[in-house]
Amino acid sequence: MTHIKFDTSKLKPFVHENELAEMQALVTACDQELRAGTGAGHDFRGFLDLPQNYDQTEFARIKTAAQKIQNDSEVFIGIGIGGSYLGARAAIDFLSSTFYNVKNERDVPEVYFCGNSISPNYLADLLAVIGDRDFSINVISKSGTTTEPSIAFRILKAKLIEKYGEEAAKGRIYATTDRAKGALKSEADAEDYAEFVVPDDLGGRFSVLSAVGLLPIAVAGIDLDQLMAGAAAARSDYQDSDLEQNEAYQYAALRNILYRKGYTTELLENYEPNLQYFGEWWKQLAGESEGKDQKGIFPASANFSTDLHSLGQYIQEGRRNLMETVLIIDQPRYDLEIPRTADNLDGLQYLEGKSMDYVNKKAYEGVVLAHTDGGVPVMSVHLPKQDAYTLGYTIYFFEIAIAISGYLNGINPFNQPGVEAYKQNMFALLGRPGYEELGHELNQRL
Ligand SMILES: O=P(O)(O)OC[C@H]1O[C@](O)(CO)[C@@H](O)[C@@H]1O
Repeated sequence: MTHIKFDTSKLKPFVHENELAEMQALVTACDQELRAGTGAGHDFRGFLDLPQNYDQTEFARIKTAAQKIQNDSEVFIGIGIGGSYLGARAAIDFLSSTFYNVKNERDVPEVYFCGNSISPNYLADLLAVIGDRDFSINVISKSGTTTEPSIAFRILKAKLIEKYGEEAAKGRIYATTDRAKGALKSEADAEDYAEFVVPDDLGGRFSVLSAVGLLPIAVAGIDLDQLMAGAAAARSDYQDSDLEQNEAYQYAALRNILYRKGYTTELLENYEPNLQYFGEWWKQLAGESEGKDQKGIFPASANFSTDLHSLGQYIQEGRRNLMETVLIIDQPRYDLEIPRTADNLDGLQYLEGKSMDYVNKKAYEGVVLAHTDGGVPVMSVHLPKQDAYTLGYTIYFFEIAIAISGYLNGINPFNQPGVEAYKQNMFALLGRPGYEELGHELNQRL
């Protein structure tokens, strides 16, 4: 019995029964490549065993640092971009109050993220939110040289120094970076910041269960042991390459079957606003892993029922290249009853006494049938609860599925060469030393 359930019951009009079985040989080969390390990008398979083999000493240091931050800071800032913040943001949103940063009664700091854009507005607004309150920062960059977080780090470090002075500021800077190299590593060593390691064998988008995600997640008061236990359970549940047993592999195979039939965009959907950032995390995981060699499923996300009133028309009747994967929380954190009224002015009498979750689930069922009838294949992933164990389990489900999916489509799921193109141009246009020739060429084209 797996902890989460992958439901393919509505795929019948789109996938013939034999098609999944026909994928078995390929899935078995991809599974062997992944586990034996004979596939492309094999140096970055650390996520496979991470829930079992993580560094216990580092894990304990993360918890201790989180406690210190909880005790001495009203505000905590995670600085990072892509895989260096999306997992933490997704986890904190998934597991916390929808309004965790504006709760009046709180025993953990407010948590914000920056360094994920180059917007001066965003950073100026964040500085105003911090105001003169006590704060700490966690700068997270595997390479240690990414422009967006580097700029944000400079600005926030200056604010720390202004408030606490050079020496005390250092005690409020937590650096998560490469074990040995990069500008951030050199600075952290020189300035004696508390340091945490991004393991060598993890790409950013697979790093949420390392210090990258775990320090911010722990600061937000989330139970790391439960998170890792859930991921470890998934690791043991998704060992078997048999498609009848392994639902993560089923998901990987089915989305590839559908992709080959022309369903080239996958929407990851939810019915709980707290899961919006899980969709953002998944988009990087899937997009950066699979969009290569002029192919790959385009990952998009939608939040329901909200987006049914914006994207719903397109999904129902627009271009037929969409497939959907719905994350559905079987038991929400809270439920509310729809109140009774003496009159029936709003016409809602037929819902009186029913729970909001009941209505939410009926919306889900209605949407699945409508979209299926409209020609959109829908898969669902049922999560029993919105807790840390389930989140850890679900993270692992998608990580291993996307890795296998990449191999099924014949690409290296663990590199991201295409991200460099914009960076090179930006450096050249900014006049970074060494980029003079390219800068000249680009400026002529502008
Ligand atoms: O942690 P870093 O090295 O700053 O990189 C952040 C993000 O940027 C990318 O390297 C792409 O540029 C992603 O893969 C990564 O998640």
